[in-house]
Amino acid sequence: MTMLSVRTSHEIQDSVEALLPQLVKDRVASRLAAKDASLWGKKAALEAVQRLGWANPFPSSRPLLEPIAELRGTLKERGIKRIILAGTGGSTLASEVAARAAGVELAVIDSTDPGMLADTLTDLETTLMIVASKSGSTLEMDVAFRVFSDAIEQAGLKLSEHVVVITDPGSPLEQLANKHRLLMFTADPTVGGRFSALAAFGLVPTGLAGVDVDRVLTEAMDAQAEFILDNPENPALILGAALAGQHPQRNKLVIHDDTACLPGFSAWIEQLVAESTGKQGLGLVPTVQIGSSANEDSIERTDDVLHVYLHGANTTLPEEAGPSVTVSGSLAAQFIVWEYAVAVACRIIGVNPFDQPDVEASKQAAQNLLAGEPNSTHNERGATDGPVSVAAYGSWIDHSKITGLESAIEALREVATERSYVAINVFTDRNSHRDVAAPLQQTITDIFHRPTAFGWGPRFLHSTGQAHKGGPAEGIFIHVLARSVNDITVPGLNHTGGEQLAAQATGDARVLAERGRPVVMIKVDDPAVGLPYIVDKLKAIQAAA
Ligand SMILES: O=P(O)(O)OC[C@H]1O[C@H](O)[C@H](O)[C@@H](O)[C@@H]1O
Repeated sequence: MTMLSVRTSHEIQDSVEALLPQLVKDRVASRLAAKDASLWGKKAALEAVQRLGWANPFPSSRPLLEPIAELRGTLKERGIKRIILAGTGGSTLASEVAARAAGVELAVIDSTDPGMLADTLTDLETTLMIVASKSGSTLEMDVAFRVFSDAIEQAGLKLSEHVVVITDPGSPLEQLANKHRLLMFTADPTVGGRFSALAAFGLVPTGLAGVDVDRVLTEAMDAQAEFILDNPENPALILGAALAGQHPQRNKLVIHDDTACLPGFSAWIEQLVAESTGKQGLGLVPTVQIGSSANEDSIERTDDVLHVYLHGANTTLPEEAGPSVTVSGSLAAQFIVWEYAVAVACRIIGVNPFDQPDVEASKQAAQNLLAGEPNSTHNERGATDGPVSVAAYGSWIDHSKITGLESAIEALREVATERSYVAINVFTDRNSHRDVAAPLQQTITDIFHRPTAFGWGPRFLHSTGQAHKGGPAEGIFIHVLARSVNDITVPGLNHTGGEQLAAQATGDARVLAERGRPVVMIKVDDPAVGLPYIVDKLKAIQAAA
């Protein structure tokens, strides 16, 4: 019997109870466990047929334990003290949260920001980079690998002693690994990135960093035994029904981490929910409340919001007010219950859980910008406000009205509705500027009184970015581009890290605007000066409101 529990509040109880008999009758749980690709309709079945390995990941994951343990021993002998995980989205998020929850060091580089890239270049002799990418072609992974491998070679060190690769069979990264004779873990191609917490992408980096991955798999397997039963008590069915039971009316999740037991866990849930459900104008928009002090009372109590409370195992659960679902259990059990529940939610909503059709548009827009696409027809230059510039993208506003931060926020408030959510996405070196940027989320919530998603760019592009562009058209966007001052060249590419980051921010803002979303772009020359300025100015706007 697993220690995982799912509790629903009375506001959503009826819709959960209405759905459960049908989910049981349709044998959704046992069909998931049996990898039945027809659960999401005919069209989705074409993809689902090769994407259901996660439903029973144990046969392909267990054999990884021995090589992970062996390599960990070898790395110790070689004097490796720091492990950097390079990649993004599903290839890094599970490892990042599992390492954090276990209190072991694992540095993640999932950005093109020059400052974050430069951080990889210290203590090379004692550093290992794990390069992780399912497709083997993602920009962030490629850029980090190029910068790091060049430095390793310049330092006269052996690449094969400082780089380990995780990728799908046949990917371009596999070819690169073979060319350089790098140690490689081949991933199970039937497990998609965001469903890979209990597969190579989630286990190898954490295991090498020192997490007890044997225990993780054992706990997950024990928990899974309950999730595969066609039974109305099945926590995965209850969670799936709770998430999607009042969709499309209730389509925004406000997620609260248990910062003591599962710190940062919701960053992984955010990607799973946003990319799996947020498409065709449908789906659930996750907004994660960062920090334990997040003030949920400043969000209006409207019937489009569901609060999600996450707790570790053996926690005494507080009474939550308002429409909510509370999930408690170990990280391992939560990984698998969320994978099952989101797959169930996608069946209820009527979308294919395994594609992310709108992510590509921003990648393409960034590439077009780097290839010298002329400036957009919209006025993207914007107005100067102290050390920052502010511009609106899209045709939702007369651009001459934007004279600075205050007018931009005012304009966004004018278009906000009682169903809006706000997304503030900051493209910067999050290791250096985390603390200064942190108050932005609460300040924006206090101004708009709406659920507010906070994203680090470019990482959110591989996560909430899908729902922002493809999900419900209810988002209002503030992008902040605050790249590090000292740029970095990327060996073999024509563009610096800073140029890549700027193109990713601008490209995404353009795509959002083309899709009719209101967007404000704030550009900062020096993050150390510009970010505190934005925070102070927004606080003043909020105080005056
Ligand atoms: O593992 P990779 O192929 O590098 O992909 C990393 C991430 O990139 C994409 O943009 C997808 O939207 C994500 O679902 C994926 O997890």
